[in-house]
Amino acid sequence: MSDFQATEMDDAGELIPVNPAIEAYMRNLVIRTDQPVLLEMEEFARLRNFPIVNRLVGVFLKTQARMVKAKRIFEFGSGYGYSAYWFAKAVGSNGQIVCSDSDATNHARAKEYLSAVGLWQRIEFHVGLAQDVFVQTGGLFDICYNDVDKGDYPEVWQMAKHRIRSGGLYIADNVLWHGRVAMKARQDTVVESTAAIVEHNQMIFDDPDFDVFINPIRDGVLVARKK
Ligand SMILES: C[S@@+](CC[C@H](N)C(=O)[O-])C[C@H]1O[C@@H](n2cnc3c(N)ncnc32)[C@H](O)[C@@H]1O
Repeated sequence: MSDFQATEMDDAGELIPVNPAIEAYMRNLVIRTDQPVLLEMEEFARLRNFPIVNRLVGVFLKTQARMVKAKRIFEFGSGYGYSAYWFAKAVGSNGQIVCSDSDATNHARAKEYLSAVGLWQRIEFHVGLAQDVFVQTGGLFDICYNDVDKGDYPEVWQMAKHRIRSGGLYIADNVLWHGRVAMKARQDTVVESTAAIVEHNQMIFDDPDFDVFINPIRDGVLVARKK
């Protein structure tokens, strides 16, 4: 059982971090970011039930990247390029986003969407296990962004933390995992996902080399800044 009242849960019995009316209000505030390609990518996600970050998180990612003047970003789990769209906007024409995804159809789709808006030349997209791509890609990053399968989160954090420059960011999506991180009885669809995210979050908050905070929008976005 959770510690929370039913009014804070949705119909599926999951906790809602931010009231939907407040998210809708915030979404309206960023209406000027509406672009045909984004609306298309969001519609594709809706139709296929594909878990992209939403518009508010996209704007948040771009803002974070701009704040640390990011030029080189690694994405663990790029899907078909929606989060990469926001990072690519932030880094400018001489920036680079190294994308990784295990599914080749996502690569093809990302190329189509991001080429249409002149962002593809900022993308280096690798098909394969993100952890392997990361090892094969040298150097430090301004931002390492984690959005892979949730059971992999602790491993990705352990790898990424050593490859972020001082003042750079580690960002992870879904760190509240539909509120399951805060529930006593966890009903995971994928076994041990919640336990992995709980372990991941705790490791980061315990790490003295990082300042860290969770933005509770959508499914929770963790941002940790390397000192
Ligand atoms: C949540 S989606 C990514 C969405 C994307 N970041 C966005 O918001 O537009 C996760 C993606 O990561 C891929 N994936 C999951 N675990 C992976 C891993 N260990 N290595 C490579 N790709 C992985 C899946 O194929 C899927 O496309």
